[in-house]
Amino acid sequence: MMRSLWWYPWRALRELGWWLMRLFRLVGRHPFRTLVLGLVVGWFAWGRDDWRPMILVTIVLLGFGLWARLAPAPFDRWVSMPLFRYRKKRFVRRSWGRVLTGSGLVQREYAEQEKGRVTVVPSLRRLQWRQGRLIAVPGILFGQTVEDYQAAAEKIRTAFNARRLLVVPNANDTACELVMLFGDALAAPFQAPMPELSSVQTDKVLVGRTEEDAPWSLPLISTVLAGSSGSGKGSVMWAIVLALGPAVRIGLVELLGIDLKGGVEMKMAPKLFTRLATTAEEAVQLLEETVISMQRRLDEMGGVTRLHEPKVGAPAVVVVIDELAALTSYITDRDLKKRGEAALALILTMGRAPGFHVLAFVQDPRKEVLGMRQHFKQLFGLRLAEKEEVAMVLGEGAVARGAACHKIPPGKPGTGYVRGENGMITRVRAGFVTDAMLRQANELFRAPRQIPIIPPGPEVENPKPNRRPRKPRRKADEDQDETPLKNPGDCENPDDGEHPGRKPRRRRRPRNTGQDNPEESS
Ligand SMILES: Nc1ncnc2c1ncn2[C@@H]1O[C@H](COP(=O)(O)OP(=O)(O)OP(=O)(O)O)[C@@H](O)[C@H]1O
Repeated sequence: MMRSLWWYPWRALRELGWWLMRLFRLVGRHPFRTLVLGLVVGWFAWGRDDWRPMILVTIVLLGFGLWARLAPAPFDRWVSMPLFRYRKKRFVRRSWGRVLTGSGLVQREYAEQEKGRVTVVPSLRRLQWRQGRLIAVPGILFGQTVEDYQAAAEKIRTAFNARRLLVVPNANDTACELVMLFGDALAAPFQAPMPELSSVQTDKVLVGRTEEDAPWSLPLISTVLAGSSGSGKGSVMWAIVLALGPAVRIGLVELLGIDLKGGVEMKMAPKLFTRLATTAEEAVQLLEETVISMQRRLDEMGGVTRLHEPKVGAPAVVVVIDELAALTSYITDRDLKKRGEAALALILTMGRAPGFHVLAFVQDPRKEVLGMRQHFKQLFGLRLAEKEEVAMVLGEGAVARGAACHKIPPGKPGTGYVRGENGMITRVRAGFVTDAMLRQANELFRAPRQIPIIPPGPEVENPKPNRRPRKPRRKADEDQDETPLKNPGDCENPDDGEHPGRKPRRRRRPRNTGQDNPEESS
């Protein structure tokens, strides 16, 4: 390949820049030592040569070093990142053949010219940085599929020293991009912002950040979030609830809470919830009453609209369930459990159009717990114990597409992978919500109404139907009733005389025509 004359000095300059950048970082870490060293070297240079250049170099080094130390973000943006990207790109280009050979993606083919078999390495069709990700497009060989690259993804990721590698197929699934991510924008925890009263969100809620350091907004649709104990489910729940706070305050969103751990979590900010259930009986009643409200709204929508727009008086309803398993698996009363599951399934399947959504949190993602996973529109996995659990939550193939919930370290609570309706997997981290923020939110975003869950009263045995008050009986009727029946056969309907608890039907007094009665006629 012919290179322009400028290419060599340009490359040399970038290499020099790389080493200087490392030197600046070192100086930034030890500024005092650098100063002393510079002065000592300058002192030795005194009298022999001109010492001024040494002082100048020391000042420049210290200047850049202190910049790297005191303002790391701008230093990274203007100095480190461009040099890092250049170095990484060069490394991937140079080691492409070796890495693909080691990952088993090369082929042995017969070549006429060589009079024998040769090793063919997939070409590197394109290599570029896009939005902080290094994207490599391999030329897939005959006989290979995108799945071969997905299977080798972990080997390629390790060889290129990337933090994450996604194999993104094209629309026809005939080619793919290897998307590599380096560094971690989600490494450090951050606090969720306290929303402004005016930032009313009803369709999407700002919950945290994505791994590209972009804001992460969760669409307000039925979502299940699974994570081991201590993975940060509580903070994700509060980040969502907090973001909905301004809409709750003005009655555009209604939160219905189910916290079967005695309400220990949700009672941190109970005023945000219009209704709060803390026992299994209350939870089932709440769900069943929600189904009735949902069906009423569906009736109102009939022939008018197909998608409900939240408004005051007809808000979007979000049922927040902390520990779904307590509702779907651990209830011992089978009848209650069935009723709860049926109501929940109805909300999940019919709730989207009338604006009824479920946010369910679960610790144990076994099948029986997440039996209704397919009804949830959005799936979210925090730290999970095993690879199999990731598949249970995010679906088959999620791990191959980069969802590594089982690799999230315990030191990064609130971090997880979300699978949207389009199947895209995104790594995200929720902002941390402190107890002080919850106390503040409890007063600031108080729901306009709080409706207690009143259990139905005890059933009355053999309730008497409302009867009209009896009319006072006429004397003539009483006389007639007293007329004894000769035998049951005297009834017009023989049953009438035998039906227990029912009075014999009143016999009509035969008309005295004087003709029908043979005795009289004779
Ligand atoms: N987004 C976050 N950033 C930083 N720290 C967090 C975050 N979320 C949670 N934590 C910390 O992690 C710990 C566990 O969080 P949390 O209680 O929310 O987990 P959990 O999954 O709800 O646990 P459990 O299921 O046992 O209740 C807490 O001490 C909390 O301070």
